[in-house]
Amino acid sequence: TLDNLKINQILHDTFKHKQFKSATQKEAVYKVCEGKKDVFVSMPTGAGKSLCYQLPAVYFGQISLVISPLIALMSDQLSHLKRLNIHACTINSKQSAGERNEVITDLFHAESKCRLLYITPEQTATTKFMDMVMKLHARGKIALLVIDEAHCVSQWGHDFRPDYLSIGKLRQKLTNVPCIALTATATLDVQKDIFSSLRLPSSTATFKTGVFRPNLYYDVKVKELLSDTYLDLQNFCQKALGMSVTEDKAKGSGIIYCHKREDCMTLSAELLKRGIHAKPYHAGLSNKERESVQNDWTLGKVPIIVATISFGMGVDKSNVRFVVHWTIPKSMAGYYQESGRAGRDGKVSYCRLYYSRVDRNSMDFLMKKELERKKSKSKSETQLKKHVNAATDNFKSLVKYCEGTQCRHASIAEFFNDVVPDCNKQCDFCRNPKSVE
Ligand SMILES: Nc1ncnc2c1ncn2[C@@H]1O[C@H](COP(=O)(O)OP(=O)(O)OP(=O)(O)O)[C@@H](O)[C@H]1O
Repeated sequence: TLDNLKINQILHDTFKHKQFKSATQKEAVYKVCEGKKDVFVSMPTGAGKSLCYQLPAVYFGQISLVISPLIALMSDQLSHLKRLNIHACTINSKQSAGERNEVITDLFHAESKCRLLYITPEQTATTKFMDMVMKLHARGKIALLVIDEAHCVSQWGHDFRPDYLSIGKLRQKLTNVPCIALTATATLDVQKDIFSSLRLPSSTATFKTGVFRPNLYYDVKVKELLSDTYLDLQNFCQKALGMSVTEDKAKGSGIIYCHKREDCMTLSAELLKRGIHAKPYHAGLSNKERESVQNDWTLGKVPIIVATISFGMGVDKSNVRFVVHWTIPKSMAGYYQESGRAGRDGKVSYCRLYYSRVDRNSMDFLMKKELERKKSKSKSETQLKKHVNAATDNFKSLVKYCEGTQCRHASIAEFFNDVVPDCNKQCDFCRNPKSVE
């Protein structure tokens, strides 16, 4: 039987939350704590998915194994848990042998306080790691298997990671250990792939909330129709950050995504020239420089970061007031995820995409070249075909979103096979249908 009191206590005392963020979050947490069934959670960015496995991990008092796609993402989670005094650790390829041995010794210790063990999917393919996990399992120490960012198992997803395919095997070996798979971006195709790849039975408890984020205002600006794109961007940033001529202090922060490094530099310089503090972030900077820019942005010292998409995975800043895409991204699913970094605190925030057919054509060209390259490396013809079709469809949906003449929120919902919402004029089309050509 479930110990409701204990669950509430952990929510308040350990996680410092007054209540659950939503009914779905609460139901998912309770179902996972029951420990009987596999669970699938699909909730949009910022809905509080992490709590759905972190609270149960504390509740179980054993080790929960968490598979997460990126070391950077794990580090953020680990420092967050550390602040809450929850003992969590990681085994990954970047560690020294000494560090790793320390972690392993602790895991086998009778008094081990480790509640969450974060690993990358590559680990599950190594015999050494698997042997260790099986030993822990034989001692009954593993309470839960968590698969974060589960859409990475799918060729249909925008973030396919071949290593995720080996998780199915791990799962089969962990007999009687329940599994929870979480994602923010699951179309029906992706969901099907997650279920089959992770071998989730049809009895899996599914918790899904729609993709509609009522506090996000979406719009598209056609670059060719603007007389001065920089001025348009300047006005947009000032408005979204509540800046006026007399009061230039920004309220909250913003992210501007560019495809190219040069654009990151140009745009941040243009904004600076216009009195708006912005810093570039891209792969051409040293690790130290990137870290310092990210820190300044996180602490609110610099309100705007102008970045390539290498920035953002795992960013948990609640007061991001806008996300701009200066160039069209590769996919609808990717756009939804990136723009969704706005407004995690539930307050009105803005997502703008600057569209141009020239950008569209060059992105189309780049994607075709990338797919050609994959073709020459690929072993399986059918897998490749699936991947190419998925990537092409995903991009086409985004072009349709930009060029389309319907509610932006409806386009997003349709892409994710979700119920079409009434966006309550939270997009340029619904606010003024005539202005959208
Ligand atoms: N019950 C709650 N009450 C208040 N805040 C909460 C609650 N649950 C989670 N949060 C906060 O909501 C924010 C988003 O949570 P989380 O990072 O888990 O989102 P997510 O759904 O995993 O998003 P992403 O798709 O980006 O990973 C975090 O700052 C978290 O601390």
